[in-house]
Amino acid sequence: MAAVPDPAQPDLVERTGTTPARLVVLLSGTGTLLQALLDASADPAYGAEVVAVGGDRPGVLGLERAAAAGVETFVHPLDAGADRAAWDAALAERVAAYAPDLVVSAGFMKLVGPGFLARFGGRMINTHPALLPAFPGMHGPRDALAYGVKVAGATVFLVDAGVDTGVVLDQAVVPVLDDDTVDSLHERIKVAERDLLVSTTHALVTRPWRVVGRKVHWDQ
Ligand SMILES: Nc1nc2c(c(=O)[nH]1)N[C@@H](CN(C=O)c1ccc(C(=O)N[C@@H](CCC(=O)O)C(=O)O)cc1)CN2
Ligand SMILES: NCC(=O)N[C@@H]1O[C@H](COP(=O)([O-])[O-])[C@@H](O)[C@H]1O
Repeated sequence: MAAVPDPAQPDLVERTGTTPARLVVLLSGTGTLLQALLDASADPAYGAEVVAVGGDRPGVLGLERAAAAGVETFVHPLDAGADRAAWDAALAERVAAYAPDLVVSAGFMKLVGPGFLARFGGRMINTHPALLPAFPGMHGPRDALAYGVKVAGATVFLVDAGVDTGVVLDQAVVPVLDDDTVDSLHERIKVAERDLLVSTTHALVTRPWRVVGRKVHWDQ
């Protein structure tokens, strides 16, 4: 989002950009989170539209969902032995071409680095299938189940240079059942996670907000 330059409130972020806000979604898999955003944004009152979807691997269902919705797609693979910083900078260029207000990582299984964050830090969010700071990384539901927790959930946060360490924007909680498998628990989390991503994205593009320290403050 474009920031309102207010010297008295340097952390305040207000929606001043395009209406509806432009979202670029990054993904690596089946894209049910993307689908939830596409469905929500069919209502003009939602305040955001998906203008492009990028992936790090070709042929995934998420990219097919985007194409079926008439949304532009691109694939930006990280080839074995490739220069990571160059990949990161080139990803930033490809995303920037769509002039997004917000970048949404929705099941994107690549870490973004300093080059990307220099462009999009503070306006890139990720959704993670665990209650951060517990169980970061690529296997949140598996790790939560193995630990024996009784509740699990999802976290939407602002992406920073760490792995799942950014400022928490919102979280959703689901129960862990005695007979859960990794798949059954992840599926329950994903049902809550879709609503969480849709509601958090809506709030970010329609309400003033600021980050002070590790906390997000919603001003209205
Ligand atoms: N700088 C950040 N980038 C991203 C974050 C983040 O918090 N900071 N979140 C991710 C998503 N994510 C989990 O939420 C995540 C994605 C990928 C990895 C990882 O170790 N990936 C490996 C490659 C794995 C593969 O391709 O199969 C890698 O990038 O080398 C950990 C966590 C979005 N990006
Ligand atoms: N660490 C990243 C991570 O685990 N991402 C997770 O992948 C799933 C993607 O679902 P989808 O492809 O059906 O949208 C989601 O649960 C998302 O949080």
